[in-house]
Amino acid sequence: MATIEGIVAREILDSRGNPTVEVEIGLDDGTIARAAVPSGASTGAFEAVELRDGDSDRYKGKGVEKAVANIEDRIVPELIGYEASEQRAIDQKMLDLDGTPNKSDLGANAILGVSLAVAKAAAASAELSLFRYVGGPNAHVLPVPMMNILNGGAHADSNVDVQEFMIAPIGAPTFREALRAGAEVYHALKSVLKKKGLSTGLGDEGGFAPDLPTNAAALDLIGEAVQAAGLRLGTDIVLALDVAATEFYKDGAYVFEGSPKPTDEMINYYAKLVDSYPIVSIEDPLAEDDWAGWSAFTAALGDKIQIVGDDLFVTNPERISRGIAEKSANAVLVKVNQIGSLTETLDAVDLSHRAGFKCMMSHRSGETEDTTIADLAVATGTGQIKTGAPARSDRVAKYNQLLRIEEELDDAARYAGAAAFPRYHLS
Ligand SMILES: O=C(O)[C@@H](CO)OP(=O)(O)O
Ligand SMILES: [Mg+2]
Repeated sequence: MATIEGIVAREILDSRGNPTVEVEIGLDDGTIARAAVPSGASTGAFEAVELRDGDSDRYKGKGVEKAVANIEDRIVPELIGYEASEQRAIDQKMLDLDGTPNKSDLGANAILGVSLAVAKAAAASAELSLFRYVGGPNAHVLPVPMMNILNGGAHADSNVDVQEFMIAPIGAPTFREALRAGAEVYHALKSVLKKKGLSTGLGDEGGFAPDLPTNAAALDLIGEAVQAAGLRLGTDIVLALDVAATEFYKDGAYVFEGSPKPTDEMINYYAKLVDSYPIVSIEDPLAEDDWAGWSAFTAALGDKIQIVGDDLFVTNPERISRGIAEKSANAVLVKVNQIGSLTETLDAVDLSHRAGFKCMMSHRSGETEDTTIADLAVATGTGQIKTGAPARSDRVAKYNQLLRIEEELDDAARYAGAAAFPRYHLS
C-alpha cells in the first residue's frame, strides 16, 4: 500500500504534432508512473470536453496549459495522501471537483491523465503489470488487432470517404502470429499500390492514403495484398470498416461518393458490400444523431456483422444504455478520453458486456507512446483492439506492449481470433 506524494503535469506533443497532457505521479514508496492523453480528429459531439487554450496564440489556441494548470492547482491538492489503489474514489473525487456533466470545467484531458497515471502507479507499486492489476486473474485473452491499413475521411487528404479500412487476422493461432500476418499484408499493400502507380503516402494512423475511384476499390486492393502475402481472405484475414459517417452527414443526408444519399440508400449500399466482401465489423455506418437509422441498420445487418457505435455512444453509459434499449448496434468502441476516466471506461465496458454487446478498445487518431489501452484490452477481455497500422511508433507501441503481455501470460495466453466475432459466419 502506498499513498500519492506528488503529481506533476506537463504539455507534450502527440503524433500529429499537437499538444496534449502528460501526468507523472510519485508514491511514498518511491514508485513513479506516467500516463499521456490521446486526442481525436473525427470527434463525436457528445464526447467529454477536451480543454484547449483557445484564446492563446501558442499552438494557435490548441495548447493545453489550462488543463495542466487545472491538474497542478486544483486536482493535486485534493489527491495528495490518497492510497493509489483507491482508483474509484480518486476518479469520483475529480468528477465531484469538476461538477459538470461533460468534464468541461477541469477538462477530460486533465482528469484522464491523472486517472490513468494513478492506475499505473498503483500497479507498479503492487509489482503487477497494468493488465493484471486492472483485470485480475481472469485477464488472459489477447485481442484481435484491427489494423487500419488504408486511411481516408478526416484522417487523410485523399478522396476516399470511408475513414478506416481495417484487416483483422482472425485465423492466426496467437497474437504474435496475428501481428506478423497483419504486418505482411501491410507491406504487400504498399507493393500493390506502387505497382498500380498509386500513392503510398500515409494518413494519420499510419495506413496508406491513395486517391481511389470508389470506396470499394480500397477493399479490392486489400484483397490483392492479402493474396500477395500468401494469406486467405475470409479465413486468415477478414475486413472491417470505420466509416465515421458523422463526418459526411450534411442537412439530413450522407454526402457519399459525390452525392447526398438518404439513410436507406446507405443501408442498401452496406448490405451489398457485406454480401460481396468478408466484412466482420462496420463502425459508425451512420451519423451520431441518426438513432432511427442505426436501429434500421442493426435490424437489417445485425445478425451478420458486428455494428460498432463510436460517435454514437462516445463510451458514455447513458448513450450506450439507449443503444441497448433501441437495438441501435451490437458493439461499442471504447475510448478512454471520450468518457475521461478509467473507472467510467470500465463501467462502460461492463455495461456493454452484460447486455451482450462486444467492445473494441481503441486509440485516437492523435496518439502518444503511452500503451495503457493495450493493457486495458486484455484486462477487460474485449477480444479486439484498434490501434492503427502496424507501422509508426505511436501505433506500434500498443501492439508491442501486447507482445510483451502475451509473453508474460505464457501458456495461459489465449488469442481471441475468430471467436471475437460471433456474428461472422464463414460462408
Ligand atoms: O473514429 C475513430 O474511431 C478514431 C480512431 O481511429 O478517430 P478519431 O480519434 O479521429 O476520432
Ligand atoms: Mg470511429
